[in-house]
Amino acid sequence: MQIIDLDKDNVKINIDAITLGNFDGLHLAHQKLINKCVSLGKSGVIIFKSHTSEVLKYDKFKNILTTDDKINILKRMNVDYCLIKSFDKAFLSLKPEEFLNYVKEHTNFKNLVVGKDFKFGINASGNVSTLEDFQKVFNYKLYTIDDQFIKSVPIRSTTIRKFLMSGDVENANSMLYRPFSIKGVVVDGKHRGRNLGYPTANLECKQYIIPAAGVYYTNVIYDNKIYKGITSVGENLTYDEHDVKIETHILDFKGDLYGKILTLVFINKIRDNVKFNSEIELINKLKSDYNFAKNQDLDLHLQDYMII
Ligand SMILES: Cc1cc2nc3c(=O)[nH]c(=O)nc-3n(C[C@H](O)[C@H](O)[C@H](O)COP(=O)(O)O)c2cc1C
Ligand SMILES: Nc1ncnc2c1ncn2[C@@H]1O[C@H](COP(=O)(O)OP(=O)(O)O)[C@@H](O)[C@H]1O
Repeated sequence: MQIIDLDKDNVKINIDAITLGNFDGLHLAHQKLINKCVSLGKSGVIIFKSHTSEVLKYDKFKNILTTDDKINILKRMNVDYCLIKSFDKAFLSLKPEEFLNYVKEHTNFKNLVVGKDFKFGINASGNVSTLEDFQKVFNYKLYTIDDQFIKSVPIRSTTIRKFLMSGDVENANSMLYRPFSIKGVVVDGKHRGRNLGYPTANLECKQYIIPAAGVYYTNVIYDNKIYKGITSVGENLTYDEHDVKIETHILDFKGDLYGKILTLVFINKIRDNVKFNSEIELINKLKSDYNFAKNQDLDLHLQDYMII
C-alpha cells in the first residue's frame, strides 16, 4: 500500500475507487465501504488525521485508533493507496463542488463509495444527494452502502466509544469486528507490584479512548508474541492513589519491559475496582483474577488484532 500525505505531496494519481472519512475505529461498517472499494479495482482511502495527544483534553476527542493504526489496518485490507489529510479550517470550509474538485484533481477517481449518512464540505452541506447530482460533472459513479446493524443497533464510532466508556468491551468488539486494542510504552509505577507477587507493566497511551475503570481480561502483544493478561484500569483505591493507570500483569512472562512498546487487547471485563481493607485481600483477589485469565482460551492469532 502506498501512503500519501496530501498536506505535503501534490500528487495526481489514477484511482478506480475511493472512499473517505474520519474512519475512527475502522469498524464493521467502515470495513464494508473499504471492501467495496477494493472490489472495484485500484482502491484509495482518504483518512483524516487523528487528533494528536497535545489537543486531547476531553474524552470525546480521544480516538479508538491512531492514524498509524488506521494505516496498518488498511494495509491488511489490501487497499492500494492511503491518502492522509489534515482536517484543517481551509479544508472544512470548502464548498461541496470545491471539495469534490480537490479529490478529483489528486486521485482522478472513477467510483466513489460512501455511507448513506456521509456529509462533507462547509457546514456539512454536501450529502449523498449532492454526490448523486455531481456524478456527471466530475465523471464518477456513486455507490452508497446501507447502515449496518448489530443486534438492531446501528454501528457507529460514537456508539463504540459509549460501549468502551461503560466497560462493555464485548459489544464494542463486536461492532469493531476485532478486539479493541491500544498501543503504548511501559512506564514506571510505584514498584509495588513485584512485592505483591504480581508485577504490572504500566502503559502510557494518551491518544486513545480508555475503557471504563475496572479489571479486564486482556491479551498482550509483545515482541511478536501473544500472552494472557489481567489489566487494571483506574485508581489504586486500596492505596488512596487517585491517578488513573492502565496496568497489566502478564501471565507466564518474566522480563524487563520498561521503555518497551506493548499492545493491549481488551477481551472482557472481569469486575469493578475495589478499595480493599488490606494488601492481603488485594493479593487474594489478584489470585482469583489470575485464575480467571488462566482458564480463558487464547484463541486469536496475531493477525486478527490488525493494529500491530
Ligand atoms: C488485575 C489487577 C486488578 C487490580 N485490582 C485492584 C483493585 O481492585 N483495587 C486496587 O486498589 N488496586 C487494584 N489493582 C492495582 C494494584 O493496586 C497495583 O497493581 C499495585 O498497587 C501495584 O502498583 P504499582 O504498579 O504502582 O507498583 C489491580 C491490579 C491488577 C493487575
Ligand atoms: N509478568 C509480568 N507482567 C508485567 N510486568 C512484568 C512481568 N514480569 C516482569 N515485569 C516487569 O516488572 C515491571 C513491573 O513491576 P512493578 O513492581 O509492578 O513496578 P511498576 O510499579 O514500575 O510497574 C514491569 O514494568 C516489567 O518491566
